[in-house]
Amino acid sequence: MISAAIVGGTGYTGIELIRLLSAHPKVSIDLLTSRSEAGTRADEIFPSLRGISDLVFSDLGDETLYALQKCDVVFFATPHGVAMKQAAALTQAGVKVIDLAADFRLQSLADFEHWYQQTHSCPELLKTAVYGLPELNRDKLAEAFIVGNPGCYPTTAILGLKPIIEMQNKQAVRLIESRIVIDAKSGVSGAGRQASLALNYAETTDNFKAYGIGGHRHLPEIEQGIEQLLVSQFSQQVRFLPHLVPMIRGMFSSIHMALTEAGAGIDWQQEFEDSYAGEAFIDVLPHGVYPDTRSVRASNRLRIAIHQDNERGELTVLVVQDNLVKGAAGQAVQNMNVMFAFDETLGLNAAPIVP
Ligand SMILES: NC(=O)C1=CN([C@@H]2O[C@H](COP(=O)(O)OP(=O)(O)OC[C@H]3O[C@@H](n4cnc5c(N)ncnc54)[C@H](OP(=O)(O)O)[C@@H]3O)[C@@H](O)[C@H]2O)C=CC1
Ligand SMILES: CC(=O)N[C@@H](CCC(=O)OP(=O)(O)O)C(=O)O
Repeated sequence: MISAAIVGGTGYTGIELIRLLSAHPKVSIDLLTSRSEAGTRADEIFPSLRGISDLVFSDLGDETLYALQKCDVVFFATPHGVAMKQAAALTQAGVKVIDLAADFRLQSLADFEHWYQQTHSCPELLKTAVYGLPELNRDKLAEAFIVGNPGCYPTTAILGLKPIIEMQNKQAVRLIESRIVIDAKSGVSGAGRQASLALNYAETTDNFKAYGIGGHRHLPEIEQGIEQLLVSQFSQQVRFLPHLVPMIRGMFSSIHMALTEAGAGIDWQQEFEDSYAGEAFIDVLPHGVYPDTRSVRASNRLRIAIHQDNERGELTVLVVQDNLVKGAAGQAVQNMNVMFAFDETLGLNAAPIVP
């Protein structure tokens, strides 16, 4: 058994981590923190945890910081800028750190400081941090001490594009035109549990809105993912349009591309099926089956559908995931499994919840 702590146990990704790790056969959750609920039992705040966890939230005082250093792994389910303040002390004490926020996602310090509007407190650690997308970085994750868990939108975008970019590299010829349009929709839990006017019931229910069109902080993360995949000279330009939909969990990203003549010669359905054949959490749907968010609710699975129209020269990739699971806490547990050489699917095999 390994000993785990969750910093930020009262947020939506924190409670999701508690749910998943409580069912994990090789993990004991030994410490939960919350500044606002310190001293309160977790199952008093979340009755869903009655009979599952009797832990009491700790504050983030010196005693807790010392106790974190005794754990094997610490998850930060906190806002951007929290994990970077603790990461050096923890890794020096031999503790592995998985940050669900953005402190360790972007390799470029300038990009981090521009998009997150704060100074990075340990830029030297960015070089050793690994971007936590197992389907991309499995080997590096096995050696990692600091993992930057991806943002929810970039997970759908990068995994929806990976087979295409890789095929383009392999053939060394342009298969899609340079412009890629990612039209993405997220459930409201994607914005976290903090109360705000924009997220209250009357604002989000029976409503549908775009946001971040002029620039969203997930754009550089998506571009970085594509850059990491690109070994050919064919650069890609991304247009990313996020939307908020009136549902609690779930994310649906539609990725639109124009095929070149060479690209139209490829059977993309087959290509995606072959590319993801060995991946436990990626399901390429049969031709003609469209994905819906319910088919992944509360699960770590990401489902992908391909629509290829050679007459119009169009390729559309539809990707669904649960933003709180494959988009956050489930992916963090998958990363932990890789980092500790456990079976990658441990604790993550539950079927999605329908309805
Ligand atoms: N929601 C989602 O779908 C996704 C979220 N993420 C990222 O994961 C992280 C957590 O998200 P989410 O759970 O939604 O957020 P929430 O706002 O729901 O929860 C944040 C948690 O962090 C704690 N916290 C807040 N400020 C601090 C601080 N300064 N120091 C220590 N603890 C703090 C809060 O408790 P308290 O204030 O009591 O200490 C709370 O437990 C964020 O960085 C988010 O961007 C990533 C992918 C998807
Ligand atoms: C619906 C909604 O508001 N979603 C969040 C993204 C959630 C997430 O993954 O973001 P982080 O990069 O903050 O970890 C947003 O667009 O800001």
